[in-house]
Amino acid sequence: MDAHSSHLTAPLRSRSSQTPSPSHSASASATSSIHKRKLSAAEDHAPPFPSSFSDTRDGALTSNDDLESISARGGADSDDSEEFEDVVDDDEEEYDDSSMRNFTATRLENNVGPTGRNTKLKTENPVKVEPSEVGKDGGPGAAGSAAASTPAAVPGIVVKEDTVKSIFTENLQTSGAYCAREESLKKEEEAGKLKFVCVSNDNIDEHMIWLIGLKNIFARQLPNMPKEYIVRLVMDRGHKSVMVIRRNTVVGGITYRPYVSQKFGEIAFCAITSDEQVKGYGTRLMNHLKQHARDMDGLTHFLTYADNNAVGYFNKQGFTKDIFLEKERWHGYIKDYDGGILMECKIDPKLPYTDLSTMIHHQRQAIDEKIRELSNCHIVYPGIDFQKKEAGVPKRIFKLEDILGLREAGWTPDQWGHSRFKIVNASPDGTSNQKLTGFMRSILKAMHDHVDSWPFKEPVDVRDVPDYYDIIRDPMDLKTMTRRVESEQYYVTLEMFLADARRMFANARTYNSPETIYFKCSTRLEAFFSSRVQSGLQSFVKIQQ
Ligand SMILES: CC(=O)SCCNC(=O)CCNC(=O)[C@H](O)C(C)(C)COP(=O)(O)OP(=O)(O)OC[C@H]1O[C@@H](n2cnc3c(N)ncnc32)[C@H](O)[C@@H]1OP(=O)(O)O
Repeated sequence: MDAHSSHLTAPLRSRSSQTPSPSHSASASATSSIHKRKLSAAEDHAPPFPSSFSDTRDGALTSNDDLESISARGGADSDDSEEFEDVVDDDEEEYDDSSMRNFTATRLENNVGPTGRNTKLKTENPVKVEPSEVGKDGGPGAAGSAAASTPAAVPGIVVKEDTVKSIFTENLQTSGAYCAREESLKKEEEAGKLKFVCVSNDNIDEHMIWLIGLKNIFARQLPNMPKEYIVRLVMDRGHKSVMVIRRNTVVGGITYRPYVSQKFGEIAFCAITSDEQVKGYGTRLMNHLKQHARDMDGLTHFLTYADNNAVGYFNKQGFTKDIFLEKERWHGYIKDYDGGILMECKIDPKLPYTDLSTMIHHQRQAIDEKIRELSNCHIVYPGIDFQKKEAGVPKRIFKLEDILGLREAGWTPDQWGHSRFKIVNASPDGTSNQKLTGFMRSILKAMHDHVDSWPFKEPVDVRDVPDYYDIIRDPMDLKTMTRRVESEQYYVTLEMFLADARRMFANARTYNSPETIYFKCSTRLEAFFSSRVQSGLQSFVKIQQ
């Protein structure tokens, strides 16, 4: 109960990213929230909590008798908190042996025992107490065990190395950012440069140093949380911390409390040091946490009150705002808070969380093989020698059926020149092509003769308009269209002709502003063009429904 209630008497849960990830800095600063615990009726009489710990931290601490009592009882602890302030810069942590010893000697085990405050809270706001089995995991009994003296190696799945190698070398480039990041961190782990450990306050110096490092990161990254509260939970033996350690330095971590009897865990704090954020550590950390919590604690769910600006991160880790876990399993075990958003994540019973990239590679490979069975899209044929003359007209005519792969892709000769427009009274001897050419030629001539056609008669000269081709990537003009018509090869369908004309008009209105003569000419000429096409369509070609 001691540790449990110490958590539950949290005066305030408030997190915000002081140094948010670069990609989210704007939204983070805009949405940094203040969480305020819902007060029970009895607590309404307590001194009001300050609106922000970051602004009024001293006030906040003195307004909370629980934290006050911790400071008072654990004088050395609060001193330590001051000492820790010196090393709170998580990028330049230097650990002082003497402060470490000092801290070890005055750990919070003396401070989180039952107090009047805890008892009061229990009656005011009844909280379910876990059966004694929790001690197996997080209680002091577990702390001195052999398992506790070694950081729990977070289990992963065994994958055949040769298989992985071939899959990775083949697919790594196309495997997406998630897999690439996970895979690169996994390689660092295999090379011994990085490790993920799960420790709790077990009196082992190295673990204590790591826990202090983690506490410093939390203090920096969650500036609205009182440092004493962070210390209390991180050092509480009912809590565990999964940490990223690189070159024996803590990069970040997650502190959680496993409610073993209820099979869920509550994530209390989660942070990565500022200059290592958005590099995939947070994801890998969460994956290690899930695997550890499932395999070592027997948990099936995680709950957390996520800070507003961290909801996106938790979403990407599979957390939802919808809580599916039966209320009786968690209600009363964790506190209600205003401001933070309660989120839940179901831990999959089978997923190889620390080896998801391998699994995804296998899945990709299986899908790829299936696609190959069903289609030929993986076959790459040699390209065609398609040299163009001016206006994009091909230099030499070649038969479509000679294009390798076209028939294999399902093309049949009757699809050639497929158009909605059919020439009226066309005979199969090729006169329809001549009729189409004649139709297009007459429309082009009418446009040439139009008073507004002068800006479109020639391609735009880059010497006159130097930036034109930076803006207009697909230029078009009447001269080019004429060449295409006269080649009698280019416009296989009327749609191709209409598309070129529309592009020419659209380009003019893209580059030029509405008040310019070019813009106006374009609009008028297009109206003329449309009316000519419409009248031609009625007498010359018919539209196939
Ligand atoms: C219960 C609580 O503790 S709530 C408070 C959470 N902690 C904080 O807000 C402290 C400051 N922030 C941090 O310490 C870190 O940014 C963390 C822990 C939130 C995320 O760790 P990172 O190492 O940055 O995460 P990682 O690099 O694995 O990113 C995973 C994905 O989440 C996204 N992401 C990371 N942080 C955030 C965020 N704050 N908001 C939205 N998306 C985010 C990343 O862009 C990435 O997306 P992608 O996979 O589409 O590219």
